[in-house]
Parts: sequence; structure tokens; C-alpha cells
Amino acid sequence: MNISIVTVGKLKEKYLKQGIDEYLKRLSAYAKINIIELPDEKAPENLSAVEMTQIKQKEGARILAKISDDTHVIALAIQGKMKTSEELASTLDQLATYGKSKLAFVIGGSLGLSEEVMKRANESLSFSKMTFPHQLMRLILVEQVYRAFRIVRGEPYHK
Ligand SMILES: C[S@@+](CC[C@H](N)C(=O)[O-])C[C@H]1O[C@@H](n2cnc3c(N)ncnc32)[C@H](O)[C@@H]1O
Repeated sequence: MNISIVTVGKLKEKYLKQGIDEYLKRLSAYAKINIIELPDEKAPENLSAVEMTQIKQKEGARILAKISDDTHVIALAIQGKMKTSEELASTLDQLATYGKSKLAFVIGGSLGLSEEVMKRANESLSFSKMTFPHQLMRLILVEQVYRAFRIVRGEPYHK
């Protein structure tokens, strides 16, 4: 399976980078993972709602340009659907069963994801009702994707 993680904003924190690199290394046994990091749109203070939407749309268009039509898209959003790790594993398993070899997870920047990205997404995924910074979200996501593959393969993983 080819998995892209399309993410807005740079990964700056060294401690998170180390964690992400470790899970990407482990994941390489199960899938081809491609991280597509897009720059954050600069959003000055005191923007009107309309201006904010325009900036989000611009960011969204850059995200969508990186995703091919035949890709199954999972948008990460606080208001998305919550799943257990087993359910995420089952999603990956089902996609593989139905011959969907391209999957993209999308992580927004500080403004969140535009309506256009949410509409393009085949599903949305919430990791809790709490807000995580995008860099930490990337680490949590790669760990959960790794966990999902271990579950699919019936391989041991600490609970
Ligand atoms: C700092 S958050 C953006 C916060 C923004 N105000 C919003 O409401 O989306 C950056 C990105 O991380 C992801 N994210 C943060 N917390 C999340 C959660 N609990 N579940 C799923 N995704 C989350 C989302 O993709 C979000 O766009």
C-alpha cells in the first residue's frame, strides 16, 4: 500500500522528528510512506472570517493538488469520526482487500482544513476532542498506522 501523509506546517521539534523517523522505519516493512509537507499560509492577526476562509481555501487547494483522484483520503479533524485502533486496522485491511492501494492522511495547519478538503475526504478521523499541534499529530498518526498494520498482520504489539 502507498500511504501519503499530506501535512501543513514544518516539523521543527527534534524530539518529535526522532519519534516519527523511528515509526517510519518500522512502517517501511508494511507500506510505502511518503510525507508531503506543505508550508503554512501566513495568517496575520485580526483577519476577518472571509479572509480566513480565503487563506484556508488557498491552503486546501495546495493540499488537493497533491492528491490523485484514485486516492482514498482520510482527513484528520477534531470533529471527525473516532475509531479504535482495531477499527483503523480494519479500514486499512478493507482498502487493501478492495484493491485501493493509495491512501492519504491529511493533517491541517494552525487554521485547520478547508471545507473543500473535508468534502474531498472519503472519511474524517478524530483522535479525540482535544486539539493537538500538527507536529505531535503526525507522530501520533504514524504510531497508530504502525499499530494498525501490526493488528492486521496479527503480530504482537504491546497493548
Ligand atoms: C493545531 S490543529 C488545528 C486547529 C484548528 N483550529 C482546527 O480547529 O482544526 C492542526 C491539525 O491537526 C489535526 N488535529 C489536531 N487535533 C486533532 C484531533 N484531536 N483529532 C484529529 N486531528 C487533529 C487536524 O488535522 C488539524 O487541522
